[in-house]
Amino acid sequence: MGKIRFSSLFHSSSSSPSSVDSETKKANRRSFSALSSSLRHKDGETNGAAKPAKAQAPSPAEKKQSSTSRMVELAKRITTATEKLEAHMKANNLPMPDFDVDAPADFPALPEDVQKSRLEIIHATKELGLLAHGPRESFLDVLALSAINHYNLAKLVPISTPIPLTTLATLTPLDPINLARILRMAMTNGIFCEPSPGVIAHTAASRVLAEDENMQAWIGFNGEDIFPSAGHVLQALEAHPEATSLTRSGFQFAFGTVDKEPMFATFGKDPVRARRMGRAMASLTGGEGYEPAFFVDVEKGGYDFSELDKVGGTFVDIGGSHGFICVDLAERYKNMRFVVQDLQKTVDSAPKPLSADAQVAERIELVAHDFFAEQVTKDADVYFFRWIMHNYSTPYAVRIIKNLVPALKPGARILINDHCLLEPGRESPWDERVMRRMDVVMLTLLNAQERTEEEFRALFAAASDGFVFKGVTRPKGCRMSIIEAVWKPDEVEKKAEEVPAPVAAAESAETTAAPAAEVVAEPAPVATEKAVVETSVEPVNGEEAKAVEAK
Ligand SMILES: C[S@@+](CC[C@H](N)C(=O)[O-])C[C@H]1O[C@@H](n2cnc3c(N)ncnc32)[C@H](O)[C@@H]1O
Repeated sequence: MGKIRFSSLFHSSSSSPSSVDSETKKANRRSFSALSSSLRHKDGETNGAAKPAKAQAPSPAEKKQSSTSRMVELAKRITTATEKLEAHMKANNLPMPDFDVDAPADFPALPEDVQKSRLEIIHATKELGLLAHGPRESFLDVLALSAINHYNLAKLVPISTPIPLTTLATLTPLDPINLARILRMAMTNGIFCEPSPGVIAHTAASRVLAEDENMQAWIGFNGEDIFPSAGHVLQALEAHPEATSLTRSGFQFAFGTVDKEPMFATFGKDPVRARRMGRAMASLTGGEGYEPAFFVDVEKGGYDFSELDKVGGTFVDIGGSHGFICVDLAERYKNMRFVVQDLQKTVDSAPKPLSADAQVAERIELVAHDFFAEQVTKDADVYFFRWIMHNYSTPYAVRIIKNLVPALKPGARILINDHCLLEPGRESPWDERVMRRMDVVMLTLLNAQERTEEEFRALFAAASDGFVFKGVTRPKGCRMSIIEAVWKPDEVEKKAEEVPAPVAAAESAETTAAPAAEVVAEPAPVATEKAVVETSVEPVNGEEAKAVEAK
């Protein structure tokens, strides 16, 4: 299957956007009359040069004078409209809407004024929701957004001067009708506005899109990598219902690489796409609720290493990128030693030294190590995985943990820093949505997953009887949890009595593990801007495949 490009949705030819000439644009025009009349009107008004538009919304000065904020005004309107709707339903013995399974699927026919109230609730709650989320979280509706991003429309619209649609169209390869359709769809999510007919202006959300490169990358990754892959997940599941293989996910079905290479290898051949993914991940996981401080700072609920520090213990960060977690820890704990392990390419691209503070830098060793090989740092006190396990289905995750065993001394701790899914409904609705979305994105791209506590417990149990699963902690305000197990081979029998064995699924998954050839590296660092840009992506090759297979 060929690579899907959004340009192909807009052009019948395969020309690059810049090569589409005005003849092609004309050929693409359809019923243009309504738009062109409004544009003619606008052009007549402005002589082609945009005057600052008169926005429908109040001016900043008017806003300051107003004693009631837009949010409160919306909330009041929602209350009034909801009360009116409820009064009508009660007066007519109609059931109020409910999430219950027996609740009616549709609203009954409503009198015009009550229907108006219902629509008011729908629109006002949406607007209030967008305001409450803020511009950065307003990026929904993939197609319009992808097109805006792909054609750099946010950068083409001047930040503080509205621009006529006709002028904007000349700066793009897009037909003005299609340009208007895309923009007007995005406007329903608060991205751009049309302060007067045919004139486009920025909103706070479109401005973010113009100015935030990580956000641009996130939208590009979503629209041009995740979206096409999501469209093929059902095909992937039909063909391979176990959904564990790195080369049989929706991604491979979308991009014609089934049984050929994992996503990371595909990106490895395309540095622009790899960089976009690295930045996109930074945009996602560099935000609120994901700060490293939630792991390193005890006051924020982070892990307390003070006892280990007293004895100069060793902490190994596996897949640790450029070692930013270890640098943070080394600044806090002055006696501990640190080993950061990652792929050779990532190690090579790390800054040297890792910290300007010599006392910190001299205690951190950065080494190349493949976590699909046996652990090389023996007898450390802590082995740490951050944003690693969720990239792998159970067979791979179990293998990564198993590879630690030969290196472990009794009492060694394994810490995993990842999402840990709660039962449905126990997160705030937004957090639940973010985490479950990440879970299905993992399925879409990698046949991987976010996990529950039981699923983490099962990973350790499947890897070895010698692990005692200690549990999960989650700092307040953080979306990531700290999952802990301790290596206590002498307690195997005791543990067998205490812990029920939820291992069957993991074990059977392991026996159906996809070919080892698929186990390769993925794009790196997500935490620091610099690291993200230097993301390394390892293409799989025959030698690596054989090496992994032999493990
Ligand atoms: C999602 S990033 C997480 C980086 C870091 N732990 C963090 O919290 O931001 C995954 C990291 O694992 C590394 N990696 C991927 N495959 C690996 C392998 N087989 N062995 C060791 N490191 C690997 C990548 O280079 C990358 O740095």
